[in-house]
Amino acid sequence: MELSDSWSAGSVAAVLPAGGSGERLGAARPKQFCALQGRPLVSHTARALERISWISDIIVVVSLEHIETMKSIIQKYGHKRITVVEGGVTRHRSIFNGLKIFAENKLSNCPLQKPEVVIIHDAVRPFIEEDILLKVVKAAKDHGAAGAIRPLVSTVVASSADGCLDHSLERARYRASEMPQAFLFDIIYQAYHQCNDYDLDYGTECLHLALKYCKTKAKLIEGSPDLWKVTYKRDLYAAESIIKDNLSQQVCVITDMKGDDVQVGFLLHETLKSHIKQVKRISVSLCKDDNYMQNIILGQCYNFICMHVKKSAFQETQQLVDILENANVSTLYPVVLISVHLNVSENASFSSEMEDLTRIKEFAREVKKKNILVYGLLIHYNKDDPQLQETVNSAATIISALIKDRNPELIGQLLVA
Ligand SMILES: Nc1ccn([C@@H]2O[C@H](COP(=O)(O)OP(=O)(O)OP(=O)(O)O)[C@@H](O)[C@H]2O)c(=O)n1
Ligand SMILES: O=P(O)(O)OC[C@@H](O)[C@@H](O)[C@@H](O)CO
Repeated sequence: MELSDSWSAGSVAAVLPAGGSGERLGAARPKQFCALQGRPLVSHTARALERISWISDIIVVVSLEHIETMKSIIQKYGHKRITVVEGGVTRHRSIFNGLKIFAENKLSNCPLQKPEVVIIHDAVRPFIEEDILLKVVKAAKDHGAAGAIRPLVSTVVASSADGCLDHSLERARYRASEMPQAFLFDIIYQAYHQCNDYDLDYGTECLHLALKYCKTKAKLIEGSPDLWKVTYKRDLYAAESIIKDNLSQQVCVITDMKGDDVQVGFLLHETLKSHIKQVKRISVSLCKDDNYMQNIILGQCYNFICMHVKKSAFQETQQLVDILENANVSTLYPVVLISVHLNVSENASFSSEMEDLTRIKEFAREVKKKNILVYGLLIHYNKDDPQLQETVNSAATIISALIKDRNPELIGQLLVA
């Protein structure tokens, strides 16, 4: 779906309510500040919206006690176009506070331009894509309001005073109201202004406010399964797994194999293709080309395999760490870097090399500070070994597991294929 060119820059803004306490999740901090792959949940959602160029401003609404927390998140992860606003005691009151910053900007001498359309999206719904945002915004321009919906999983029932079934709703006729939602700014702002306290304190549905107070019937847009809200602990585990899965889709094999090692490098590259969706192979010399690496990195690659010609040296791995650090790859997500050492067993200095390799623990500890997870893998093989493919299969299985698991507790370990 193409973005309509009738949209002037700045005509769409977003409000992310993030002022709740996350009681149902039961963590030590509100769920929007719980970490997924080392970064707060709210940062993942904010990042998803920042990727949308036609959203001019993003208002994150947090409780007074978490304003500084949110500002440090913005600073640490380099968020742009975000303004922090103090929330209210209920979600509706938080959203209303978020909207006020546009309407009363003269009072708050805030330079934010009042948008034509405002997106409202819970900060605890991190899996948001441009397509559904485009759909709800376009529908809001036409209908005044729009919201994403999903099929109900459970049937809705009503209980009578004695706690028994009074009646059940025909599930096929109903939908679950999800996020994102979008509104012509003036409509939702007027609705909140006319809202009574009961609605502000007990309501859960912005679309209902537009209908009740502005006679605006929101357009309902079928959304994808990814629009769910992190509410309970299981949702946080699910979100973490989805993010890890998304990060594990590609790997870049950096190799300058010479002589006998070329065969193993090629076999490993081919075998990895049955484990990981995209396997790129680049030479060490190309790796030193900043522009080339920028493209690799901009291709959202967060997994690297450094294959060593010098059995125990970490030079190539250290070079790669420097390149990744300069490119700020690991700011948003941990990068997995697997240092692969090929060891032909008849090598006379095997024991001294093994001693060298144990330095990987200290090396990995240092590099972890840069959000790069380093693991070691020793591929032990004989040049003419008929079992070579089996050894390479084992290496590919270990590499795939390390990439999928991204476990910071295993950094610096030296595994053997
Ligand atoms: N006073 C409030 C309450 C909720 N929210 C936000 O509204 C979104 C959806 O609300 P919900 O999932 O209910 O969050 P909590 O209220 O934090 O959860 P709980 O009801 O379990 O405490 C969340 O991003 C939450 O931070 C808000 O901005 N201000
Ligand atoms: O009710 P809660 O505060 O848990 O979450 C808010 C949800 O109700 C809301 O995000 C959607 O149902 C759409 O309105």
